[in-house]
Amino acid sequence: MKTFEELWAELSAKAEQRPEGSGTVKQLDAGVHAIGKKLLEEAAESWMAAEHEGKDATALEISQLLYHAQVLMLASGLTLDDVYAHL
Ligand SMILES: N=c1c2ncn([C@@H]3O[C@H](COP(=O)(O)OP(=O)(O)OP(=O)(O)O)[C@@H](O)[C@H]3O)c2ncn1[C@@H]1O[C@H](COP(=O)(O)O)[C@@H](O)[C@H]1O
Repeated sequence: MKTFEELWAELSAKAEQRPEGSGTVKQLDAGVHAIGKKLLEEAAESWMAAEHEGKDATALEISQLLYHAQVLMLASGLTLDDVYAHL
């Protein structure tokens, strides 16, 4: 189990070190347009899971939504504080 902040630290390190085999590096190389599409896809899957698939499936889809939101933040050059400033 990891927190939002722990995932952010992990993904930031991946973006900097670019380890081989990292899906995050692959996503970042695909660019903002492709990442945005994944984010929308996970948002739709979260919505459908919440309506039809129960709590476990919804939690899984929302975890993927949060992951892709963080990848989009990295691709956009944002920090956690940039986003937290609006909460
Ligand atoms: N939390 C996640 C995470 N959530 C979602 N995803 C990605 O998002 C996809 C979403 O799953 P779907 O079932 O919708 O995917 P799919 O359509 O079958 O897959 P694609 O063909 O679109 O990749 C997964 O296949 C992963 O590629 C994630 N990829 C990585 N992480 C975590 O990020 C960290 C770094 O990962 P790497 O960069 O791969 O080392 C690790 O701690 C991982 O656990």
